[in-house]
Amino acid sequence: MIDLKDITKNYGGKTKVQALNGISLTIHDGEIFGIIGKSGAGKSTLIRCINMLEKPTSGSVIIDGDDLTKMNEHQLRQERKHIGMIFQHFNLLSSRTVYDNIAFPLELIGASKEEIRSKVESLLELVGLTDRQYNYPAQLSGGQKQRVGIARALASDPNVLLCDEATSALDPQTTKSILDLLKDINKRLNLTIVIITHEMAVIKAICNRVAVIEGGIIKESGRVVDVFTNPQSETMKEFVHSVINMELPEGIVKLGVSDQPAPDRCMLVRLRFKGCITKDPIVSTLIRKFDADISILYGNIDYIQDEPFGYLIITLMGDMETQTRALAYIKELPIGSEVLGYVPRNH
Ligand SMILES: Nc1ncnc2c1ncn2[C@@H]1O[C@H](COP(=O)(O)OP(=O)(O)OP(=O)(O)O)[C@@H](O)[C@H]1O
Repeated sequence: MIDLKDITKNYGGKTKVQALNGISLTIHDGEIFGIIGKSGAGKSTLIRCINMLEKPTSGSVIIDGDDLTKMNEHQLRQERKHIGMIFQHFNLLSSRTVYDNIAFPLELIGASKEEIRSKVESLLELVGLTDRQYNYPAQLSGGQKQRVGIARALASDPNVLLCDEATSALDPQTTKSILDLLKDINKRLNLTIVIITHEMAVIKAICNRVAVIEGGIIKESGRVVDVFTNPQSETMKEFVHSVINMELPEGIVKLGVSDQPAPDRCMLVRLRFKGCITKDPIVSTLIRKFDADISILYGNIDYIQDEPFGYLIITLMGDMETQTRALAYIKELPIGSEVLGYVPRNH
């Protein structure tokens, strides 16, 4: 378990920069945890504090019960063997082959030639690069370079893998294949993975939980599916809306949406579902219970880590009292809902 307690980080110089301003986070064993934020939010500083490449100004970094901020350089070097890291620009050694890049950390700890061969061969197979082992980095695509980076990071059998914008330099298809690989090794090796990114699509694709950082402060954190269906902070809303279109579809806008109820209008409501509730017959229950006609104007169901979530935009018809009673019933349900306005009854 990684426990970050009240981490602050100031960069010196004439104009002092407070990059982290009291960060507390717990990351559980075996989970894929995403940290998202805009440029300058403090993401890189935070992830580099986890393996103490950056020393926090104050606070503690506790991994499996050991406080890294209290360790000397020798102890830190030992500890870092259990923490692998991959980078946006791969950081490979250009004069070494794929094989020798992966072997490098093993050479540093004095592993025997045989140990190195057996480990590197199994890592080459894991990342699908056996046929590229004699190539140099310049002969590889971006995705292949990142696979080498991943294999090298796994060479010392870490418990934790830190990913610093690991897919930001890759095209969407290559990004997907690298994210699939990370998901696969997370499951196979029960590896804890911490990812920093500015792309919500990366979070949606593989993370179990997410924290959003802004100005060196965690604004919100939670399970990805909860955050997607009910973001609280403005920053998280902005990120969620970058991958889920929350604008009213044009066809609905054209109906003429008013913010005032009226006898000749019906209520426009957005329902937000997640998990197995998506299978419940909510709409038919509403119709039966309130004898209120309901039309579905828009619907969308998506999946995060095999968990369904979705949105439905409906109109509640009937007289104004029926609409109000039906809304009160919806509010009691374990789903999110919001009134978007009122549209003409004859839509
Ligand atoms: N070595 C440094 N010296 C001084 N200021 C720094 C240093 N590194 C980062 N900063 C400042 O700290 C703040 C956080 O930077 P950081 O690189 O952690 O943000 P980030 O979220 O990773 O941004 P990006 O996505 O652009 O890489 C920024 O204001 C940055 O200018």
